[in-house]
Amino acid sequence: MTAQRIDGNALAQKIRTEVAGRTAALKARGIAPRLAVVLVGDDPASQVYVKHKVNDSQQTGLEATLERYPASMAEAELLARIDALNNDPLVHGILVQLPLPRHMDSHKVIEAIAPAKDVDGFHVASAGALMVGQPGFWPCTPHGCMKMIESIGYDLRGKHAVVIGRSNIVGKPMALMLLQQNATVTICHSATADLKAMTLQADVIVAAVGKRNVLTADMVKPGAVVIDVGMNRNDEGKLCGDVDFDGVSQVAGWITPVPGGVGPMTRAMLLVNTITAAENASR
Ligand SMILES: NC(=O)C1=CN([C@@H]2O[C@H](COP(=O)(O)OP(=O)(O)OC[C@H]3O[C@@H](n4cnc5c(N)ncnc54)[C@H](OP(=O)(O)O)[C@@H]3O)[C@@H](O)[C@H]2O)C=CC1
Ligand SMILES: Nc1nc(=O)c2c([nH]1)NC[C@@H]1CN(c3ccc(C(=O)N[C@@H](CCC(=O)O)C(=O)O)cc3)C=[N+]21
Repeated sequence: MTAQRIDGNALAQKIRTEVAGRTAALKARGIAPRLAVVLVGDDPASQVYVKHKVNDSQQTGLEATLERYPASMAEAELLARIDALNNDPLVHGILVQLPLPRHMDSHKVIEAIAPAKDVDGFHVASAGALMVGQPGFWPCTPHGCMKMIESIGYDLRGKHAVVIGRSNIVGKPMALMLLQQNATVTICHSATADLKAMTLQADVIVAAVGKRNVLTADMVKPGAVVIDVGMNRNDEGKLCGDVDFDGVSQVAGWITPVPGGVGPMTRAMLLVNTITAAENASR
């Protein structure tokens, strides 16, 4: 069997077109939806990601402002800046790029963002809302993964989904979203005793670890849906995921590539959250 690729670039483009329509509708009412992106320090990967996010926003007609601060910025200064953005009626979404410099407490910084502007979905209020099934912003990466599964017309009800990774921004919210769609969910992590025994039972596998070749062909049930969240570099410096793409493609039914899979979808869902925040504010 050769797995079908789920094209994240194509699906993200479709979502951006929808966002552009919603943005135009708000602009016609005199409201300019705006995302504020805050970057502290000079991590090279973060600079690339942030540039992508600002470009995507502008492509859909959303206003995006990038604020850059030196790594030496005091935490109190960042908190004050977030407070100002919270109180600025012209700003609808706030994204503080992670990781932050080590002298900052990222929990404290995220909790400073007003939940109504938390387009990353990282605030405890957003996490709590997802947990109990109330409206709120969903983290963009797992939400993008759900959209990819939805795009192939796959019904999760009664299926066994295995999530590898339990971070607050990917693994845990991913598990909750799959559960909400009536999948039976197993969460694996670094202390899981026999990962292969788990993944071999899975109809859907989401790999969100950050290590190459965490998932190989011998670990996958024929026909399974495989979603690769990982972002790693191989020995040649090329971007790759957590999944051995060539090997697993021989066994899986569906697979997402890296690059061109979950990454572009994460960015698209950020735009969806931002336009939703602006619509909510205009009601
Ligand atoms: N495409 C995109 O848009 C995005 C991609 N990413 C990428 O996704 C990956 C995961 O990100 P994130 O969740 O933030 O990472 P974290 O490092 O926060 O979490 C990684 C998780 O993987 C688990 N883990 C580590 N080693 C193993 C192992 N050998 N077997 C099973 N589980 C293991 C860890 O377990 P434990 O909890 O026990 O330590 C942890 O729960 C990274 O490559 C990141 O770059 C992240 C965000 C967005
Ligand atoms: N507050 C905050 N929110 C985030 O959402 C956030 C963050 N901090 N810190 C870092 C991680 C990582 N992340 C990615 C998003 C898109 C791609 C992406 O678009 N990747 C492209 C390739 C990009 C390239 O060429 O490097 C792809 O997979 O095709 C990657 C990684 C968001 N994150």
